[in-house]
Formats: sequence, structure tokens, C-alpha cells
Amino acid sequence: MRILVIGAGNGGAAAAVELSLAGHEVRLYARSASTLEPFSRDGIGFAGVLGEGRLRPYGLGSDLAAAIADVEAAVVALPVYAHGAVARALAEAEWGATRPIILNPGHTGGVFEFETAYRTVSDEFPPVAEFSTLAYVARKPQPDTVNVTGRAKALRAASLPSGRAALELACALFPGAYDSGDVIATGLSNVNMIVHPPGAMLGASWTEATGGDFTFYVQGMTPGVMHVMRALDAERIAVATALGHTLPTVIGEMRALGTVPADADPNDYGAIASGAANRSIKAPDSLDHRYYVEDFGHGLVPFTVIARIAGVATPVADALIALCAIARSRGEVPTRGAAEMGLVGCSRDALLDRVGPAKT
Ligand SMILES: NC(=O)C1=CN([C@@H]2O[C@H](COP(=O)(O)OP(=O)(O)OC[C@H]3O[C@@H](n4cnc5c(N)ncnc54)[C@H](OP(=O)(O)O)[C@@H]3O)[C@@H](O)[C@H]2O)C=CC1
Ligand SMILES: CC(C)(CO)C(=O)C(=O)O
Repeated sequence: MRILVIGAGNGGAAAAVELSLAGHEVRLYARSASTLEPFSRDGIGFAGVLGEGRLRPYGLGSDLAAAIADVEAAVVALPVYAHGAVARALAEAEWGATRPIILNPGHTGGVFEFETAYRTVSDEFPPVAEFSTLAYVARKPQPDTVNVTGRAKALRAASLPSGRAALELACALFPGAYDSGDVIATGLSNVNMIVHPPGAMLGASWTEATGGDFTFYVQGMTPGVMHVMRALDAERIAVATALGHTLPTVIGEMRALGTVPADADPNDYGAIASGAANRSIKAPDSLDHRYYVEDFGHGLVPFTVIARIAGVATPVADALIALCAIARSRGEVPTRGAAEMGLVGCSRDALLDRVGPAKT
């Protein structure tokens, strides 16, 4: 199949490698030619759980209109604060109403924001599916190489009722992806919004003092951080319950993903540090890192919007959001709020109506 991967960062490079290895003709698009230039010389180097080697995607380009010309589907593998801009750009480039798009990941409210932004340009909306998280734990140690240290074993996927074709394709293309019922289940299973904000906020001074020179899940995962994470996770599970879903703790979710050991106690929040892929992850280097910019504005903020609709109070999430905004105090932080998700004034019934009947 001819597939366009949008984004050439860690996740985009990993997706391009995995889909190419599976025999697909991958076109890799990034908005910056300079990000693609290292790949254009000797292809993408890869190491880790996808194997080791170097491969050339079928095409590379930073012109979106040209990149979409002959592909059959797209995988968006970008920080999720890019989704609004990418949706509008695809609509302007006349992506059309039939070709599927997979948000790898969508995180919380990804499909909602993608649809809302797309429809500002076009009345026709293509099938779109989302994953709850990125299919990989991946880093680019050099600009031409991706190191994939983890691969999700069981990965939640969902779409709006109009997006079934994208959901089916997502489950066919990505091993381990499964239909998780609806985009409430995927959105509320975004592990990053639970595992990043407590340590990021409580460790903000350590980050600023050292430039992030400590291990986020080992040195940074102190008992106080774990208590806050547990309380935040309880809010997430309560919101899910109010909307008809039974979700595991974030440790249970990570067990399913395979990023903590399969025998980890789902109530032991310290178990994150025993996941091989997480153990060596360094702390954010500044308060401009994605753990602050993305996981608050595009994680906790959409979470609290959904919580309000569900009628569940979220004092821990609210406090973290308020502290992050004050600590950063750097002007506008992009945010996935009710307006961006098309959920202004939305009632619980209207939300459930929009996502369609849960299938699991
Ligand atoms: N990496 C990981 O292990 C994990 C990541 N995730 C999530 O997966 C998503 C992708 O992560 P990852 O691949 O690591 O991200 P990266 O930090 O590697 O993404 C960087 C790329 O995003 C591009 N980008 C940023 N903003 C925009 C925009 N507005 N329009 C177009 N392109 C843009 C940049 O483009 P340019 O080329 O112009 O610089 C850059 O190449 C994130 O949501 C992340 O939280 C989740 C779990 C694990
Ligand atoms: C895998 C995870 C959740 C670890 O923090 C992640 O988002 C990252 O790699 O930065």
C-alpha cells in the first residue's frame, strides 16, 4: 500500500521504518526540508526492537500537496499540538473524503480536534482513527537514525462512527492495534497525561536547575510524585466510569502496552521505573519540553473538558494545569480546549452521541 507518514521526528521515523519493513511504499513528509535531509543521503538508520539496519523510504518531501498526490492513506506521527495545523493543511491540499488518516497518536481528544480543524476548511471529512499513544518508545540519537526501544503490544484504537475505514486500516497496519470501543476510551487512555505532568510539575525546579540531568522515572519518581500520580489517575478512571468505560490504572494500561513488566502490580505506580524502555529516560531539559507544552495543554486540558461534560470534578488535574501555566508564564501555550475539539456547550448525551455506541 502507498502510505504517507506525516512527521519525521522519533515517531514518524519509527513508523516509516515499520511500515517499510512490512512491505509498504512509504512516503515520508516533514514540514522542514532540513529534518529530511539526513534521511535523503543514506536513508533511515534504525536500531532496537524493529531490528537493525538502514532503509530508504519510497519518497521524501516537504511539499504537502506533492506528498499526498498518489498515496492511499496517511499516518500522522507528530506532537499532537500539530494536529489542528496538519488537519487544516490536508483539507486545503484537498485530501478528500475517502482516504483514511491514522493519528499515531491522537492522545486525548485527537479525533475531535482533527475533525473540528478540518471542517473549518472543508465540509467533507475523511475517515480518521486515533491511537491512545504512540506505537513506539523511540528517540533519534542522530538526525539520520531512530532507536526504537519499545513497541506497544496492545494498542487502543478508535474512530468516530464515520471513521470505521481508518480504524480497520489502523488495526491492519499496526500489529497489536485493536478496536477499543470509542474515542472516549482511547482519549482517556493517553498514558502521557498521567505519567508526565506530576513529575514534570513537582520536579520543575530540578529540571530548571540541572537542565534535566536526572532520570525522570527513577530519580524523579519520588513518593510524593507517585501520590500525586495516583490521585490524578483516580480522576481519569472516575471520568471514564461516568462515561460508561471501565479502564485500568495507568500501570495496568502500560502493562498492556508492554512498557512496564507484565507482572507489575497495577496499583504500584513506582513500577514505571522497572520498564526497560523507561528506566533510562532523562527528565525534560526545560519547561518548554513537550512534557509541559503537550501533556498539559493537549493532555490534561482536554481531559478536564471531558470531565466537566461527564460531571466529574478534577481538582488534581486543575491544580497541575494552573501551576504549569504560572510556572511557564511564557505567553500563549497551544491548547486543545472545548472550542478546538468542537465541544463547547456539549452535554453528556451529545458527547456520547458524537462518539457513537461503544463496541466493547
Ligand atoms: N517518542 C516517544 O517515545 C513517544 C512519543 N509519544 C507521543 O508521540 C507523538 C510524537 O512524538 P515524537 O515523534 O517523539 O515527537 P518529536 O518531538 O520527535 O516530533 C518532532 C517533529 O514534529 C514536527 N512538528 C512539530 N510541530 C509541527 C507542526 N506544527 N507541523 C508539522 N510538524 C511539526 C517537527 O517538525 P520539523 O521537522 O519542522 O522540526 C519535528 O520533526 C507526541 O505526541 C508524543 O508525546 C508518546 C509516547 C512515546
Ligand atoms: C514512553 C513515554 C511515555 C515515556 O515518558 C514517552 O512519552 C516518552 O518516550 O517520552
